[in-house]
This record gives sequence, structure tokens and C-alpha cells, in this order.
Amino acid sequence: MSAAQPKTNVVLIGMPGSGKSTVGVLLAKHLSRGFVDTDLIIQTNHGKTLQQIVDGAGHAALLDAEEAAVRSLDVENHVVATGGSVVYSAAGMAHLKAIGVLVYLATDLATLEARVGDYTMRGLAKRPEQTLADLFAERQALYEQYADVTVETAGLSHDAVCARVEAALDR
Ligand SMILES: Nc1ncnc2c1ncn2[C@@H]1O[C@H](COP(=O)(O)OP(=O)(O)O)[C@@H](O)[C@H]1O
Ligand SMILES: O=C(O)C1=C[C@@H](OP(=O)(O)O)[C@@H](O)[C@H](O)C1
Ligand SMILES: [Mg+2]
Repeated sequence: MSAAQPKTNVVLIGMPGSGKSTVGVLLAKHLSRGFVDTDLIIQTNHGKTLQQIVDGAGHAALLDAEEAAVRSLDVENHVVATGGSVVYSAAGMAHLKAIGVLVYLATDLATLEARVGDYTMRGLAKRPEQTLADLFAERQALYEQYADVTVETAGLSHDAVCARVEAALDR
């Protein structure tokens, strides 16, 4: 893909539980676009769940798989749901920035914990001892750094978040 390609994609970034996958589908329908979830590309590439990749090869292997999946993205007019760990890859983020508008679904920790519940089998890219709170602290600045647009999601339904994203993109 050439670097000159227009930014026709909407790319959702944020913590696990921020709504990238579920709101992303709704947004794609509203905007008449395609939808792709990079977590599913990783699973297709490896024939494994994300948790199986972490259990078998470690969380660094999942980050490598995610970077490869993201860098191979070649879509136009899509909503792209990323995994929460995507912001650890500078190369992956550079590619996403080149092909899309980056929308950060900002969500406070208590809301994330309530939505995600048991995160231990979610295939998170984390060291075994790290909690969701640790990831939140480590990543918040990265999400903010890369975001073109930020939408707060706490207290909003899926549809309301979707509407907020659409409104923010129209500005
Ligand atoms: N705005 C929201 N209000 C209520 N629940 C939500 C909201 N956004 C996401 N969720 C819930 O949180 C969980 C994780 O959502 P998901 O879209 O998979 O997040 P992500 O892809 O960012 O990890 C799901 O159960 C989903 O229904
Ligand atoms: O935040 C993370 O470390 C991850 C979140 C997951 O996606 P969601 O953000 O969609 O839950 C998935 O990409 C991967 O297991 C790593
Ligand atoms: Mg997701």
C-alpha cells in the first residue's frame, strides 16, 4: 500500500473492554463500511485463540503476531477494531495512522473492570503478574499519544458510543 493512500478507515484503539469490537461492528453498519477485527486476523493466521498463543509462546509472541497482522492490513472504507495491546508497536501504529483516523475509546478503570470481569483468559498481552489496573496505567499515555479523536465511553450504551464517534468524525 502506498503511503499516499487517503485515510478512509476508522481505527478504534483503547483498553480491553472499551468497546472496540462491539461498537466497531455497529459503527461499520452505520457508516456503510466494512469491518475488520485484528484479533480475528491473528486467530486466522495462527489457527489458535489469543489465549492459546499466550499460553504456548508467551505474551511477546502475541505482540509479534499482532504487529504482523496490523502491518498487513490493506483495507479501505473499513472500521478497524484493534486489540488493546496494539499501541506497543510503533511500526503497527505508524501503519494504522497512515491508513485511518485513530479513535480512542477512553474508559475509566472501574468501568473496564465491570465490563470485562475475569480477564485472565482473555488472551491479554501482559506479564502473568500484571493486572488490568497495571495495563491501564502503562497504556493510557500511549492511547492519548496516538489518538486523533477521543471519545469517552463510560455510562454510555453501545449505540450512544457509536453516535459519539460518528459525531466526532463529522467535526
Ligand atoms: N458502551 C458499553 N456499554 C456497556 N457494555 C459495553 C460497552 N462497550 C463494551 N461493552 C461490553 O464490554 C465487553 C467488551 O467489549 P468489546 O467490544 O469486546 O471490547 P474490546 O474489543 O475493546 O475489548 C463486552 O461484553 C461488551 O458488550
Ligand atoms: O489488551 C491486550 O493486551 C489485548 C487485548 C485483546 O483484544 P481486545 O482489546 O479487543 O480485548 C487482544 O488483542 C489481545 O489478546 C491483547
Ligand atoms: Mg476486541
